[in-house]
Amino acid sequence: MFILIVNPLAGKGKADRIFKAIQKDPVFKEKNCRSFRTNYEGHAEKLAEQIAEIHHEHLKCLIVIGGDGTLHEVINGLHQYPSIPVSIIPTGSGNDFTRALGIKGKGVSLFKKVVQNPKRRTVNVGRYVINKRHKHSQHLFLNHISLGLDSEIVHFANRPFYRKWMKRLRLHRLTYSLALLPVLKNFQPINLEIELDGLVKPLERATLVAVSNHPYYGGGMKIAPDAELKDEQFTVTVIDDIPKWKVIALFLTVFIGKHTMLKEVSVYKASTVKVSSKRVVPFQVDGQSGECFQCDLVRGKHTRTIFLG
Ligand SMILES: Nc1ncnc2c1ncn2[C@@H]1O[C@H](COP(=O)(O)OP(=O)(O)OP(=O)(O)O)[C@@H](O)[C@H]1O
Repeated sequence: MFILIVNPLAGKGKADRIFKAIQKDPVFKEKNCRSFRTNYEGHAEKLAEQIAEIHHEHLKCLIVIGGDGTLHEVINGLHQYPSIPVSIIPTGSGNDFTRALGIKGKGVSLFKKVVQNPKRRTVNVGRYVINKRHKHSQHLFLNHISLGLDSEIVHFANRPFYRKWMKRLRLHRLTYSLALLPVLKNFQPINLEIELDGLVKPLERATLVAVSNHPYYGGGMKIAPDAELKDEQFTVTVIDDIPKWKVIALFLTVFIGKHTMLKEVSVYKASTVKVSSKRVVPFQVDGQSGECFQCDLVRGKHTRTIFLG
């Protein structure tokens, strides 16, 4: 049995259109597929947990029709069932995880490959705990966690009013890029401390700390060009003590991954990372924003099987 979780709003409704086409294809019935639609933020996590509890013995793969945010929720819902394979038919606005996996197909043809003749790939996922909570409140992430400027951009860009106007002006592809200027204008560098495999580094004027599982970010920018999904270590990108005008230059070079040549950018590898701040700061994980004063991250020893087309 294959079960699909559909976020009908992903990609401004693209997920819904693609799901309807998939549902009409004879393979959907032939392969005994069932589907559930998400109704609210966080619903995909609950659905995945319930589906796994009930169907784990017969479930061949849980397929997401949506973007990275929905996949993030599904992976977390399957926390207790790491052997259940997952797949994604990318229909979000960023789709960075799919890009990192090298999935080329899309829509109905990708769905058919996934259920008829999938290639399998095992990837390392990151684990994180916010604000020193108990180990049981550990979550998983597939793409990146970052603190600083970009989390403020994600927070700004996710506001319904801004999103509505970007869509109305047909600028939704530039949602994040255009949010840079207003956010940068008011941005204050952050005093942070990072700990990389036990080695402490104070950062007095940090603009960004990004902890990555793979290179792609924000719809194709290469924030961590050397990161690989099979790595046992995170790639940690730090931007510290940089003038605001240079952030704009950096933003242009990050599309080709050349920002790492700037002297204000440092890149590290580590399998355990702790980022802490004396004040509450915004963070983003797989494109969803939040606030924290500490984030503890561990890589390795938690893998997922992904069905590729
Ligand atoms: N029915 C719903 N109503 C409101 N929010 C939803 C609903 N279903 C899912 N969500 C939320 O929408 C968020 C974004 O979804 P998703 O990532 O799939 O699409 P996207 O933002 O278009 O794509 P990407 O993350 O690739 O940019 C998810 O984090 C999820 O919590």
